[in-house]
Amino acid sequence: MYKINCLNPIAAVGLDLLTENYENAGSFREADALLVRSASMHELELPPSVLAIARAGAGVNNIPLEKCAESGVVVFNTPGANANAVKEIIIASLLLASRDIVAGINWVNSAKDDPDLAKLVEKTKAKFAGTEIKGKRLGVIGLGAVGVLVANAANRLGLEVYGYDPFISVRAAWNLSRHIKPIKSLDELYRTCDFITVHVPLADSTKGMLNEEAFALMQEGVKILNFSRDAIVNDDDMIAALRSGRVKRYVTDFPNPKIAGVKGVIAIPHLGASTAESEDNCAIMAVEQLMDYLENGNIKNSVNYPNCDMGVCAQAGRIAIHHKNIPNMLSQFTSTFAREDINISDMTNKSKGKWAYTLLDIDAPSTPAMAEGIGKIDGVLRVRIVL
Ligand SMILES: NC(=O)c1ccc[n+]([C@@H]2O[C@H](COP(=O)([O-])OP(=O)(O)OC[C@H]3O[C@@H](n4cnc5c(N)ncnc54)[C@H](O)[C@@H]3O)[C@@H](O)[C@H]2O)c1
Ligand SMILES: O=C(O)[C@H](O)COP(=O)(O)O
Repeated sequence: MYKINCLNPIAAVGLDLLTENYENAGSFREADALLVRSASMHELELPPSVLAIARAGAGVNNIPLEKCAESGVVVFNTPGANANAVKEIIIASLLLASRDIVAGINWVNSAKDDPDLAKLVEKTKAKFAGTEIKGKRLGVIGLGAVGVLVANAANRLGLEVYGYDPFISVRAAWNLSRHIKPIKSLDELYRTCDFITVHVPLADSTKGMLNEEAFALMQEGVKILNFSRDAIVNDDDMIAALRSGRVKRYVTDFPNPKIAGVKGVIAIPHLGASTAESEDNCAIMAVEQLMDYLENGNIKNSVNYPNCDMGVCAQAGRIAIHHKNIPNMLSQFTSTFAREDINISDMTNKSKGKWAYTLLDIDAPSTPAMAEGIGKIDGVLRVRIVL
C-alpha cells in the first residue's frame, strides 16, 4: 500500500487512477509520494518515506531539486500537459495589451448606473481605442512546449513571429512552423519586436533577464508578456520602463504588491494553466508517472533523474538504486549479487548530470539484506526493493 499526499488540489480524474494499492496520507510527513502544483516545498523537511514528487504542471522552481536528488527522491513534471491553456491565454493577452479592453470594462462598470450609459459609451469610447495585432512583430523567448504553440498560433493570426531558444529540442524544432523566423541573439529580438513573450524556466541564467539593460534595447512602446515566472522580470526596472513609456503594457501572470496596480500593468492571478482540460491533463500525467515509478521503478519525465524504462518486472525480484554518477558503481553492484550467487537477468543504468539510476531484475526474490549490502557501497544514495 502506497500513501499519497496532495500539497495542492489535484484534479479528480487523475486521483481516480490510483488503485486499491494506494491510500491518502493525512500529511506529507507520512507519505510515500507527493503530488503538487505551485506550493513551495523549499521549507519542507521531507521524511525518508518520500520516494517521489510529481509536479502536475511545468515549472519546478517550487521544489528543491538537488536536495531531492541527493536523497534519492525522484521529481517528475508533466511537460506540455498545460501548454495549450497557456497558448490560449497568451493570445488573449496579446489582445489585452493592444486594445484597452480592461480599462474599458472597468469604466463601464463604474458608469453602469448612468441612465444615459449608451450615449456616454459612444462619447467616451475613443479613450479606449487601440491597435491591431495583425502585422506586428512578436518575439518569443523560449521555444519549448508553450513557446512553440504560441509562436505558431500568433503566426496564424497574422503576426510576424521571431523565435529565440539556443537550447531548442529536436521535437520542438519539428513542431515549429517554418514561418517562424529564428533570431540569433536576444539583443536582436529586443531591437526588433513590438511584443515580447517569455516562455523559459526560472533558473539562475534566466532570473532578471528582462531588466534595465534589456528594456534599453527595446522599441519605444513595446508590450511584454510574462507567463513564465515573476523573477524573470526585474520589477523595479519594469516599473521605470513603464513610467518612461519604453514599455507600454506589461501583462503578467504573477502579481506581487510591487507591480500590481502600476499604470500599464495587466496582472492576472496565475491563471495560465487554470483550465479544466489542462488540470485534467496534468493530473493524469503526474499520477501515471508516479504509479509507474512506485510500482515498477520506471522513470519518465523526471527533472532530476534520468529516464529509465524496464516495463513490468517478469522476474523474481527488482531492485532500484539511486547513486552518484561516478566510476565503478556497476561492477560493485553486480559483484554484490555474484557473491550471493544471484543471477541478474536484466539491467539498465542511466545518468543525468551528477546523478544516476540503476534498475536490476534478478532471478531471486529481493531481500532487505541485499538492499542493505548495496546501500553500504560508497556513492549509493538510496536502494529500493521494487519487487
Ligand atoms: N503561467 C502558467 O500557468 C504557466 C504554465 C506552464 C508553464 N509556465 C512556465 O513557463 C515555463 C515554460 O514552460 P514550457 O512548458 O514551455 O517548458 P519547456 O521546458 O517545454 O520549454 C522551456 C524552453 O525554454 C528554453 N530555454 C531555457 N533557457 C533559455 C534561455 N536562457 N533563453 C531562451 N530559451 C531558453 C528551453 O530550451 C526550452 O525549449 C515553465 O518553466 C514555467 O515556469 C507557466
Ligand atoms: O508551471 C506551471 O505549470 C504553471 O505555472 C502552472 O502552475 P499551477 O499548476 O500552480 O497553476
